[in-house]
Amino acid sequence: MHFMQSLKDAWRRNDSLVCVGLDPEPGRLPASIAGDADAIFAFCRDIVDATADLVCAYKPQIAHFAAQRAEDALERLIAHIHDRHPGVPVILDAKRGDIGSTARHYASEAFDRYKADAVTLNPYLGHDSIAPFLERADKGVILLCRTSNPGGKDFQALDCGGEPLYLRVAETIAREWNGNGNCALVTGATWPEELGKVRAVVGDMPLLVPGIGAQGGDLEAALRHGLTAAGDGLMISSSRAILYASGTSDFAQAARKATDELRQAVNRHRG
Ligand SMILES: O=C(O)c1cc(=O)[nH]c(=O)n1[C@@H]1O[C@H](COP(=O)(O)O)[C@@H](O)[C@H]1O
Repeated sequence: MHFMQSLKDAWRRNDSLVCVGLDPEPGRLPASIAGDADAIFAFCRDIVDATADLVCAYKPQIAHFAAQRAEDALERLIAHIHDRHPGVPVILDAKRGDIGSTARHYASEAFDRYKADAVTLNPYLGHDSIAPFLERADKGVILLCRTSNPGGKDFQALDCGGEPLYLRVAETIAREWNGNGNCALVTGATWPEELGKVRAVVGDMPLLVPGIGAQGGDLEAALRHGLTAAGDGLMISSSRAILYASGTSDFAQAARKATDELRQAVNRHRG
């Protein structure tokens, strides 16, 4: 199914705008699981199985797996989500971006190898670097626009003919790159007013919003500036605050509780 349709269905079915980020940190896995040969897979699988009715998407972050030589665990994790929790879209957080001939391999990596429903990308190399992803019309193409980190402003806020670069990025993607209706943007909750400016130029395009929880972003302000008239349009992403809500053997139940609390906090601000 088309990523955008899966996302809309999951927003509605689970009454949730929460995306759980799957960022396994080897030093933070609970002792009850850390010794297992397949600890990274088991940890993420248990988090997924405890939260799948509460989320609109999962977002595994590829470096957290690759740095541990756990790409195989990532493949199996995504297959597990598709098998056991069909209809919950998986966003591969890879932030790729390269010339077209290489980008084709990155697109194949995300969609054919890992079987992700969407991927995060860096638009800095321009349209031809993103074209191999855009042409996969059923897949989501989620482009960095106003990132959550402190250095996000170094380039993204630079004046670009009377407007900041990140807004030029948003306008160009909405107007010129979204012919297949498969684009979304990353706008951090740490910059809620900028998020609102992006919303004003992209209509109802979905926004992936990291930065709440561990990065201290303002959830209430992000929702005020980012919700669409229909009360959705956002993927509010949280990783560490959910994954490590408890450092012990009850980690999956604690993750469920943290996910549900975030879901309810978000829903209090929806129409
Ligand atoms: O594309 C992303 O997901 C992303 C974009 C951004 O601007 N900021 C950001 O933190 N992220 C990712 O979102 C996750 C944030 O994790 P927590 O701060 O633990 O919720 C990490 O996996 C980051 O790589």
